[in-house]
Amino acid sequence: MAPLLTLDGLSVFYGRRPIIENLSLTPITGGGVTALIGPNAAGKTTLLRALAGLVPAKGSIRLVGMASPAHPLELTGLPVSQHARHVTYMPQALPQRVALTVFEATLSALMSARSDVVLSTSEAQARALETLERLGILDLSRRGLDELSGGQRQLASLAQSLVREPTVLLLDEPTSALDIHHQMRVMQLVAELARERSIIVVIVLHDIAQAARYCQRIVVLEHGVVAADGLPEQAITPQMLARVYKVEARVEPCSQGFLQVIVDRAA
Ligand SMILES: Nc1ncnc2c1ncn2[C@@H]1O[C@H](COP(=O)(O)OP(=O)(O)OP(=O)(O)O)[C@@H](O)[C@H]1O
Repeated sequence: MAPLLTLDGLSVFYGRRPIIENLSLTPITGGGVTALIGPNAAGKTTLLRALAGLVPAKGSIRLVGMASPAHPLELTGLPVSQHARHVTYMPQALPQRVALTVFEATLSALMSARSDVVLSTSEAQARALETLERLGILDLSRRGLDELSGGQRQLASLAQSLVREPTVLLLDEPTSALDIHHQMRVMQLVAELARERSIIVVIVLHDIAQAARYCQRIVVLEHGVVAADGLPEQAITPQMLARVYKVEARVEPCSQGFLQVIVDRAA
């Protein structure tokens, strides 16, 4: 059975200000990619950080189907180190310019994630190299993180998240610094890994067409509440775009059947 992530009555405050309010979702299933979209300041990053256990949240976040379906794992309130065994979060900010090579950083991300599993050095190295190869950055493996371009650093950071093979992978705008080739390559790889390893992937994106193309489910957040949730064609509609994004737009399939959003004007 693919794992499920359930969110029930989730609220997050910064000080006294509510950012996420009493949010519940039908379970998010492993094996597919769920996009979290919405306007600036809607609370997308805050929700991901709450799922990652990095900000305190009220309510319940549970992983179902891990050890036994009858005993879900409650993630809220779990110590960060235990939380990190199940959930990997890639923030928007690019990683620090540390003095490690791309390969060393990927290997060290794998070893820290798998401290409870015995992995031989050669096996760990092979996995790190495989991740770099699938991301198309094998040629960067010996380069220092401190000598990469912005897009290369984002790819190196993705390698560190993907190599961990977590149960839940949370990606905050992971393609924001990438050219269109690398955007597509990353989205394809994330979708493949989710399918191959039944990973629960939640990804924040601003590119709505990209979300529609690669994600099976779209959750639209507005002022910390869910404004739409469903298949791309159910969630991404001219009405939703007018109400939530304040734009007049058309939603049309292209010749290959992928949804395109054509924005006529800001309303
Ligand atoms: N550390 C913080 N302390 C106080 N308020 C915060 C903090 N981080 C975010 N906020 C506020 O919470 C709200 C939601 O921010 P968040 O970063 O979650 O939005 P977002 O949907 O990810 O936005 P964007 O698309 O612009 O990245 C905003 O009003 C923001 O100002």
